[in-house]
Amino acid sequence: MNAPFLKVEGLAKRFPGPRGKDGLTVFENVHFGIEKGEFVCIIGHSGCGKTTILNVLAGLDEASDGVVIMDGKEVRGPSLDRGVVFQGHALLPWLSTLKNVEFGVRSRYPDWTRHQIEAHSTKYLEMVGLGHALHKKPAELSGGMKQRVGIARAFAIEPKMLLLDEPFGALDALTRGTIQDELLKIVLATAQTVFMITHDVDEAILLADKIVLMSNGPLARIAEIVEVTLPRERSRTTMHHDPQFYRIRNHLVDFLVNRSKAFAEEAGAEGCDPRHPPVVRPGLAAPSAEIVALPAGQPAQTHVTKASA
Ligand SMILES: Nc1ncnc2c1ncn2[C@@H]1O[C@H](COP(=O)(O)OP(=O)(O)OP(=O)(O)O)[C@@H](O)[C@H]1O
Repeated sequence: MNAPFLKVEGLAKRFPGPRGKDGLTVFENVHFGIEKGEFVCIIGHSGCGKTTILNVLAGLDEASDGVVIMDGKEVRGPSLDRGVVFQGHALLPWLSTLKNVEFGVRSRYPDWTRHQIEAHSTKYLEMVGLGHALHKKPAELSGGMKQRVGIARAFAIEPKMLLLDEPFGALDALTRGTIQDELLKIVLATAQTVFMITHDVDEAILLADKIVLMSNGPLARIAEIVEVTLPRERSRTTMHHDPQFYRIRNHLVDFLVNRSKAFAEEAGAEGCDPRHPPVVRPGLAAPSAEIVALPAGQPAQTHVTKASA
């Protein structure tokens, strides 16, 4: 089988303890893959190491063990091949909305003419509903608008991989919903490969092709990979009419509430191989040849297949 576009192998993060005391192993034995054009969300309780993993993928942090291979090359530092959007919007306050986006586009495409850079940047700002605010400065924008500029800037750079660290965490529910819709549209239009951290189960189901579930830290690892088996064209306003939405949602909530803490013992008991975290499709039958295990406490309807990481 071909290697995935992004391959994470045996990642671990350890912090030494003070003066010979035991250190902290935040996570270890983390393996997963992301295919080109896939949208992958990662969910897990606070402190399990999601941001650390995202920073390692971005090349902004170093793992204690393991490697990240993207498009056949090891990730060893930051690069324009990987765009990152954090919760805070990090815009240059003295530049307009348009100039903020153009700044990134110019670094990515230094040979482009001024006109090309402006047209490209405008296109992405229009995709996030900011066509009317091209010449406003960040101080004149609401928090949601600023975050949209950050998203437009990240997509406009057309990185090989986009990394989003809870980009909507600081927004009110209404604004968050609107921007989720815009993100959904822009992802469908661009087929951008995305890795995103979220604490919001509904947001993950709306946006993701796959959801990586992490067990609690310390010694966190990947417990499962949940396939979001809803049609790719989803809508926030109609998704909840589909019974499959609730099967996936219940599975995720059950993991977070009941299973994430006990996973380490369960995984040991089931003999799960961390190189191949179970792939589950809540509510759907898997091809019988692929069924390998049903971890304890899992809803009976959920079938588990072997990951191709
Ligand atoms: N320099 C450090 N020294 C010791 N421990 C650290 C250091 N930096 C981070 N940690 C620990 O690493 C763990 C993982 O942090 P990380 O921010 O990656 O978790 P997270 O899953 O993203 O959490 P959250 O959901 O709250 O953002 C935390 O327990 C944190 O306390």
